[in-house]
Amino acid sequence: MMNLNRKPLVGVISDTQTIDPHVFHTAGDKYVTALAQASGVVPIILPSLLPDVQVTDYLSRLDGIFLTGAYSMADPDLYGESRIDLPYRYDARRDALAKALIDAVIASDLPLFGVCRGFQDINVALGGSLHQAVQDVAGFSDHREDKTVALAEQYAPAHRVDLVSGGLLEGIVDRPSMNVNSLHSQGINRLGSGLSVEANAPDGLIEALSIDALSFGLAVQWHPEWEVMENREQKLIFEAFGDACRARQSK
Ligand SMILES: N[C@@H](CCC(=O)NCCCC(=O)O)C(=O)O
Repeated sequence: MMNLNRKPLVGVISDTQTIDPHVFHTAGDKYVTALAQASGVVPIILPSLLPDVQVTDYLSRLDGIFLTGAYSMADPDLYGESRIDLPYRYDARRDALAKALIDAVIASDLPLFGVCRGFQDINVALGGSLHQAVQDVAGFSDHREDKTVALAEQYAPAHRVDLVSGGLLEGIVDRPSMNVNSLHSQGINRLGSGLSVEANAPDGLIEALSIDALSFGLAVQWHPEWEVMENREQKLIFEAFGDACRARQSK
């Protein structure tokens, strides 16, 4: 019998980073803190150890999966394109773990929540594609942050998003639009199969999506984890994910 007094256990994707001279598997503090405080779950960071450790080795022991943002870019080879000539960082081990996790999550209907790079990972895993530099695509705004200013300014609200009426996200935050931060160079070009748009930026860029096959599958291009406890709408999103993980426990 499942012990429902325990908090849900949520797997958090890791990035591989070299902190000279060694390679580490890392996840940002603001993500795991938001999961603990706003979702009320226990986050555990998942190293990318494929093929020695398969996601099926632990997925049955988890109640949800969270895909973080990352400064690295999803490799355009994943959607059949070549890398553009910009000084981007890539992370093949994160790409591999993301694909394996997303496919396994959909097969087992585990709650899934993705942020920024995680939002892009889901789109690519389901056959979609990305603009590699949204700011260089006619008709779109520049969605990047100014890395020369303080973090509080980088993560401050940058533009409005209009929520799809009757969608999952609108149902969670109970409002037709909200202002969100914006810290990304890449953005959705072709939407993957089995995905539904949940919000758009004023320039038309897709800013949130849901996964049709999942009981709870949501991903956003912005960073809801930033100061989440001080932001009503973003806290509601994390709470909804936590509720979905708790509902999973009782299955
Ligand atoms: N690298 C991608 C995705 C952007 C992203 O996830 N940024 C994260 C910033 C650091 C953090 O808050 O974790 C892109 O540029 O589109």
